[in-house]
Amino acid sequence: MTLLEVSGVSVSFDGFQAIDNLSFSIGEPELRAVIGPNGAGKTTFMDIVTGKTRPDSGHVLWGEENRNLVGLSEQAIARLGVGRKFQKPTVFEAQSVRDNLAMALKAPRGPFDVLLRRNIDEGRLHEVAAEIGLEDHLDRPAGALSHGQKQWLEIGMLLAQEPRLLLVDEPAAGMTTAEREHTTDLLNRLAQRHAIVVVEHDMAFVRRLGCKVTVLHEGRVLAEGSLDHVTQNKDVIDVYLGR
Ligand SMILES: Nc1ncnc2c1ncn2[C@@H]1O[C@H](COP(=O)(O)OP(=O)(O)OP(=O)(O)O)[C@@H](O)[C@H]1O
Repeated sequence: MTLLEVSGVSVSFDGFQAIDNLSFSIGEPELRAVIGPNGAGKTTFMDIVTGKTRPDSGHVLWGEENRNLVGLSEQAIARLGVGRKFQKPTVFEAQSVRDNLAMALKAPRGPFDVLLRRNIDEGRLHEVAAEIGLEDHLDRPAGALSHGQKQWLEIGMLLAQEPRLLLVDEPAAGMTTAEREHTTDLLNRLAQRHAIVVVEHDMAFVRRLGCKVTVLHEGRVLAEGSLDHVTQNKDVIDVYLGR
């Protein structure tokens, strides 16, 4: 099923066309990598889907009812099930892994519930911790985790919100080889149940993801298909790979 359909979307900033009649769709479940040179519009694309930037024209259709997300607030879009992970992890360093996850869990709870350890869905918390491989680190302060573990914790905090679509910005940046492998495994596992869009510059990482790739250039889709397919495309070589 198509979960998200971006259709004929354009946006310009002070006359500069950052996104130009872009169409893109992703199914549920699906894992998709989005690549492209600096300034291709990858971040702007995510800003539009999450409601941070309003496009000048076009539609962003969501879910079974094809609801148009354009014009909805960032909070409303997040509530519908769109989660976004920025490149830099933003976990609460002084809090334990457990408390970071507890704060993120989707439930009617206030901060005092977390402080007093009340009304926490322990089963779900452990499920998320196991999913991201941090079950043995629940009592450590998040600040003591490695860079890769912090990234996984943040992915866990997104999962705790039960999103249907996850937008993940450069997950491999700054990771060790072992952490990258763990991350590809994690994303592949999550993509069995979710729609996941990964923006990434690291081609070796994209190859390991083994998924369909969309190449953006000047705010448009330049090529789409397997990594082998797009990397043999002459236009892709000219604007991105061959430089
Ligand atoms: N708020 C803004 N105001 C003006 N120009 C903007 C704004 N946001 C993005 N742009 C411009 O739009 C173009 C697309 O930017 P965007 O950040 O989406 O590219 P990107 O593909 O994410 O690049 P990178 O790989 O470097 O992160 C760039 O030329 C950028 O300078």
